[in-house]
Amino acid sequence: MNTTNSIQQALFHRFDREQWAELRQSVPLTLSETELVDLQGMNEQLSLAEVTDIYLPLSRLLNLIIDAKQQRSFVLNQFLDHKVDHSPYIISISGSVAVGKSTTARILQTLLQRWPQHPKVDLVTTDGFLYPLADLKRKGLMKRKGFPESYDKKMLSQFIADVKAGHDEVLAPLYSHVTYDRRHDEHQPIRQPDILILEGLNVLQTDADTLVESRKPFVSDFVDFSIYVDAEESLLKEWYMQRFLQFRQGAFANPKSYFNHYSKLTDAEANAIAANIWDTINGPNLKLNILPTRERADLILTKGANHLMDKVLLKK
Ligand SMILES: Nc1ncnc2c1ncn2[C@@H]1O[C@H](COP(=O)(O)OP(=O)(O)OP(=O)(O)O)[C@@H](O)[C@H]1O
Ligand SMILES: CC(C)(CO)[C@@H](O)C(=O)NCCC(=O)O
Repeated sequence: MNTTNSIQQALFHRFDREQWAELRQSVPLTLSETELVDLQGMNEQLSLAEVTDIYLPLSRLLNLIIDAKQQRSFVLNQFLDHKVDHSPYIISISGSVAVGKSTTARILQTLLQRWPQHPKVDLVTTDGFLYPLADLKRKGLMKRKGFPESYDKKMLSQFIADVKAGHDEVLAPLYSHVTYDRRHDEHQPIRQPDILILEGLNVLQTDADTLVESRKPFVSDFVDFSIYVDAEESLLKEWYMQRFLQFRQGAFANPKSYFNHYSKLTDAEANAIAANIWDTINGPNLKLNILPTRERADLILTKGANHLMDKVLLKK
């Protein structure tokens, strides 16, 4: 057995797809027509089997865990004899570029808000916390987008601390995949949700490299449950390249797109560019900064070909 396997065996319960699907138990299979349309609108390739086998058991597990947390708050209220501030339950989702973090996050948002105990579920991506394009250019980080140094970590930890503190309204910055830059015209207001899902490749990272005296709380200090979406690098590169080709016909064709010049490429040229971006940016970032954080997660979802989940690891 290799080291990764033995570490995983020590830390996690392991389920194959069939074993995990059985844990759905009493969660109703039937989603309303609107919920189904919502889910499929997110991604037409998403199969109903994936929702029922993988995401419904996960939604059941999270509901039980959140319920326990809400009971703990109730006990604390009684003990302290006053109401503690409304503090949202925070779920993080991390993993490589193109693994499907935002798709997973949106499926979970839809499923979790069906439970009466936590109807308001907000979703924030850490893309908005990338430094604005002008700053990245000035700092020479244009080929390091997605690396730890390309994010405003101070802004991100302040944001998550303010949400956790139960502030009435906290503003999240938004990112545009069209202009490849932070949006200067609009923010996302977060107003005391029951659950906040925070999605991004950096959410399990720590500041361990900095001097001990200057270490600040990390995002993970505020997170109640963390999920890592995993897949072999060969699949990730393939999904990244497929999406790049789709963008070329969609977002890149927009004259405002930072990558408008890509829309005129032939398939072969586009494939070569996408492969190069993977090999020089997203692949190295995965190996250096993302994969090493995997075993910190409470749950690891592993995908095989066609985005089908084939293994689930749940922290003991
Ligand atoms: N469950 C799924 N079934 C089928 N296709 C999927 C699934 N999840 C994601 N995809 C496809 O994989 C690609 C990447 O998905 P997504 O944009 O969700 O990834 P991401 O991890 O959020 O990426 P990034 O870090 O670049 O924002 C997209 O083309 C998406 O359509
Ligand atoms: C915005 C990030 C960093 C993360 O979602 C990523 O999609 C990205 O832009 N990476 C840089 C290289 C690339 O264009 O894929």
